[in-house]
Amino acid sequence: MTKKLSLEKETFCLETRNLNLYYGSKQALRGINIRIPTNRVTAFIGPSGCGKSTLLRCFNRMNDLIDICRIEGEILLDGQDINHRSVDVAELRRRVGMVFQKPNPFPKTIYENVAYGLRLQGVRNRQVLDQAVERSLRGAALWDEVKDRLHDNAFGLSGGQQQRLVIARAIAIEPEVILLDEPCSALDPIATAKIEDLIAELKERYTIVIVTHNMQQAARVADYTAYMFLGDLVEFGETSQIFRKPKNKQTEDYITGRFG
Ligand SMILES: Nc1ncnc2c1ncn2[C@@H]1O[C@H](COP(=O)(O)OP(=O)(O)OP(=O)(O)O)[C@@H](O)[C@H]1O
Repeated sequence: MTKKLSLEKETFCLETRNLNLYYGSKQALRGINIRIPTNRVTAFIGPSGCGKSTLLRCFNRMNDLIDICRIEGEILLDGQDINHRSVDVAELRRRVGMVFQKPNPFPKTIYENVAYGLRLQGVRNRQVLDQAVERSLRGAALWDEVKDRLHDNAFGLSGGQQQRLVIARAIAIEPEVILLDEPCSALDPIATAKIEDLIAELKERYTIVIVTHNMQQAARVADYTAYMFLGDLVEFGETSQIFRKPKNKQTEDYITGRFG
């Protein structure tokens, strides 16, 4: 039996308070207040350009890389403002990992892709690395497919395998949160199904936030869903409520395909 979810009963690891974001003079996020439940899957949905990826990127400060981007308001990780000047951005990105639309393995072996973050942290011990690589590949449901070719180049993997490899690379450094920006949009239905199964497993240990264009995917994988429109967070709630009984007319029109 599926467990009844309720936002009131959750704990929250990420939160935004009155978050506004501007690209130059153009405002892309408007007064966003959202709390992301710990060890759940939260999906951001909404029409193209509504700000889903922009909001996702705020959570590990990927927008810092965009010169014209400016934010107002607060973003809290475990209650701490991630934009405070004392925050080490590399450490933040270790705690809040990110997987992009197109699989982006490094031009290295499968093993070295997964060991990469640990080596950056100074881990040299072969046994420790071997164990972490195996644990992460198992965690990303890829171990059985690659255990005999760990020292082959990662580019020899299929797109779906590469995406799971990138997820293994993210979990190797034991993040708290994994941000997924349309992780299946470059994959076929079978590879997509594997990633969706994996997301369901990963939430046991990590908080997952996923941007998806695919409403069926949000309905399948997400515990909670946020509907965004033109930079506003229109509605946020349990996925089943958002899809079956949206409170907002705009959400209903989008969900039922009358618009967008
Ligand atoms: N680097 C950037 N510079 C300027 N404007 C940007 C930049 N990135 C995004 N925008 C603008 O911010 C708005 C929100 O974009 P964003 O990519 O977050 O939307 P989205 O909902 O993820 O869209 P999509 O579903 O098409 O990926 C859009 O109007 C977009 O053009």
